[in-house]
Amino acid sequence: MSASQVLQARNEVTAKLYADPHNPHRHLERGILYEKLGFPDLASADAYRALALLESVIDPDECEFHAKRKVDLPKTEKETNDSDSESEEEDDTVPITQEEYDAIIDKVYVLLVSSLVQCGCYRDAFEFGVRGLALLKANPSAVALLDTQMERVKEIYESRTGSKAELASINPRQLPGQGFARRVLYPWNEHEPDRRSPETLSMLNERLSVIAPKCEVRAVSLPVLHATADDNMDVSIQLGLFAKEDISPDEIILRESSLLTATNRLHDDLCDACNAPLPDLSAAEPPVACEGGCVDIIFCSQACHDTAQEVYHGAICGLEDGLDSIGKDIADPKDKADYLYLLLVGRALAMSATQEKHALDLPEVKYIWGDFHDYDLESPRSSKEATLPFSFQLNVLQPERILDEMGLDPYVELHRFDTWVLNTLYAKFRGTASGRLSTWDGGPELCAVHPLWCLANHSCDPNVTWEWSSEINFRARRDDETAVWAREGEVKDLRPGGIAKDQEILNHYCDIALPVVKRREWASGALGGTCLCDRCVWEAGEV
Ligand SMILES: C[S@@+](CC[C@H](N)C(=O)[O-])C[C@H]1O[C@@H](n2cnc3c(N)ncnc32)[C@H](O)[C@@H]1O
Repeated sequence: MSASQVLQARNEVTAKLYADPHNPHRHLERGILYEKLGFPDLASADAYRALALLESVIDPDECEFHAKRKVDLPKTEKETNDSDSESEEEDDTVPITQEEYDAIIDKVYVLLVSSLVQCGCYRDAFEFGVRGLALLKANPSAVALLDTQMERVKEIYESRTGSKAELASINPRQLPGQGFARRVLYPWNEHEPDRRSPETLSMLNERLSVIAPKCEVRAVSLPVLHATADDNMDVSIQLGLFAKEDISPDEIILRESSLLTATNRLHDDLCDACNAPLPDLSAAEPPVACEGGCVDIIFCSQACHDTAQEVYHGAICGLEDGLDSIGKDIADPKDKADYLYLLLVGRALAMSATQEKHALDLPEVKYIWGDFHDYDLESPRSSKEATLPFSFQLNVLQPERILDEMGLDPYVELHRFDTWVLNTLYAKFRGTASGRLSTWDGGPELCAVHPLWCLANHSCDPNVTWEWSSEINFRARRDDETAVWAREGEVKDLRPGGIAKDQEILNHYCDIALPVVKRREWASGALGGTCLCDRCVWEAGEV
């Protein structure tokens, strides 16, 4: 099969899967196609869903979702069934049998473990590998295939710990749980707009005129910031914010609030919707509690309460207990930022369910930068594109838990919340979200996407500064706030504050008081490489 035929087959199987979501055969079928297309991350998610469904064949009482498949019933039989049935799906499905389980369980384990290894999720690959080896010990070819994958896991373990490992002695915690997925615009994603089209720009400018009347969104050419200095310089046409007229020093030029926010604080004293501090109970307009059975969900005003119901809270009202158990109490400080992205994805799922709108069509999501590579059908396995952090926990298991806690069946909801949709959300949020640190322990505790604010590009000599409490703003720098350029005893004259008409609004993604080497280190994640702004290039002695 050529790559385009595999892609075509993937699209056909996906349609069948969405119509028959509890059928493990369909999940396995699609997972195999994903592996061929060079998406082991998506393959691992499908293989896992096939496995979870198959487990219900062996242990139906322990499983919430049961494996079954649609069958074409003869019309007369269907009509008879329809009349006394509980639900339509029950009518034309039959349970997956033990024979069917036996026929595919080995393929499911092999696909799951090999695709997790390919992504670099070695911890989960190890755990499923151990389970698979125990279960399939009477199946020599499956054991051989799993053994090959476990050899790779052992190599990683040995390189990390410096000690030779037998499977039984491996401590999975020493294995990496996070790997990478390709950060591409999936060829079947029909939600991504042409961000540079006149229609998109005029729509964004209409929205911007309300919150930043002196600013305009325009297309801009930016250097592509490769990780190595040897790469050829290239440009990328993206969006940026510009001044439509002269802006005075100290002037606030943009104010934006967003409900696409997430916090890992439990029992918060911030408004659930806008994150403003809650007013005193004795205030003229005291905080407003959710009346739908949520104990800890409080809003700073009636307006926030009402907006929240319409925008995201409607679908999760009364479900706080279960949802609060996800992603908040994270022991390892290194994981906190990643879990905040999960919570942001959770908020997007709640928005999507409340508004009955596809998550990738939400106005807060649709137009934001995702830093996607183009998908090249002919060379589908380019590792250069594998830049999106991917873990079995954050991209597969926990989102499934969120949907479950929202009272949704994650299998039935696959047509809306498939793994590729979640990966696309992660790519967009990782490229644009801003974070706030805890005053307790300095760890990240709040993050948000402000869809217009985040259109501003970075410079280490920015002309604005920003503040974020209930809303985020840009304020033009004063004369005494512009960056000082310094190298080897040489200092450049300070640029005056304010922003002239047609100048680009330049934000800063790192602390501009740091020396150039440190600034480049800090900003490289958000920029996708080494900063080449005029100040960095001059301070690093590259001009
Ligand atoms: C938050 S977005 C900024 C808006 C984005 N340009 C857009 O089209 O929506 C961050 C991305 O913009 C690009 N970017 C921002 N500042 C840059 C700079 N100084 N040089 C090169 N690329 C930059 C990088 O690709 C980065 O990942």
